[in-house]
Amino acid sequence: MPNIVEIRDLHFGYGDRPILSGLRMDFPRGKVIAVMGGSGSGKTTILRLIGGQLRPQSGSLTVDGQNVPDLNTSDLYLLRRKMGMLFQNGALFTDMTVFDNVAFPLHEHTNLPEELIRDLVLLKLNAVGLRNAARLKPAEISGGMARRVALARAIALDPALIMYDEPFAGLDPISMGVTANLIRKLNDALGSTSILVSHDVNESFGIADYVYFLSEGKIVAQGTPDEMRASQDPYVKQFVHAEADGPVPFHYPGRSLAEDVGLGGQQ
Ligand SMILES: Nc1ncnc2c1ncn2[C@@H]1O[C@H](COP(=O)(O)OP(=O)(O)OP(=O)(O)O)[C@@H](O)[C@H]1O
Repeated sequence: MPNIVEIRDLHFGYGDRPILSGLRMDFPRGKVIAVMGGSGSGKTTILRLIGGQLRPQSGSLTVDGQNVPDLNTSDLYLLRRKMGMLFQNGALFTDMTVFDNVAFPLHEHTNLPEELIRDLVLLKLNAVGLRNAARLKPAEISGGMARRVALARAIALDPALIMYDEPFAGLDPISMGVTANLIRKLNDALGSTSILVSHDVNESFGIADYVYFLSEGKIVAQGTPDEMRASQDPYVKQFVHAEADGPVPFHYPGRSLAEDVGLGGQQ
């Protein structure tokens, strides 16, 4: 099957508040796919549905051919071993060394001998350029370095699918570029598939093969980064060119200013 993840006609809401409606997405193996959209558009929710932390109200969502909403707890646990996840802000365990943070999933999910775990951790840390920081605690490294340690931890089990939730948030421009290049390099070196949730247009377009734009729970545009740059779709244009007003209004919906200051009229 060419797609590691396939989403078909998926509907999801929190309680009776709809968040995603009629979603259809493909995530082909070996690719880096960016999921972009404004705050609250449902990007993180998609990652949580793929990881099986949430269940859709209807529709299908397959990972490696298995329909995630149908899986029982033990099958879900096995499937999650194939997934690496870099959470928003990539929090590390602060009381553990860099080494132990990366070793954590290997201890949790495997019975490998300690010497092999040591070598694997050092290889992963080497891949992110931090082998010599193995003995440091998170408080002793910079924010950009911490993000790279979180990256090494996310790929510790050589996942077939790696999900990144806002991996560039809060980083300086240099660390952002380093992180973006690493995401691409690690994806290609591991032969995995990466899903990148971000609202950073430059960094995401720089490494993604394909981009989905989400707005109010629906895919409003999709294509290669070049196609998205050339798109005349008003929503994509607003997003790509960071325009303050457009289909996504600057003003929170409600009464017009004229009404509020007693001049009447409609917004
Ligand atoms: N546990 C929850 N219970 C109820 N509503 C929630 C819950 N988690 C998220 N939401 C709502 O669902 C919507 C989509 O949230 P989601 O986190 O998927 O958006 P997002 O696109 O990832 O946004 P951001 O870029 O700000 O992280 C938001 O309006 C949010 O308030």
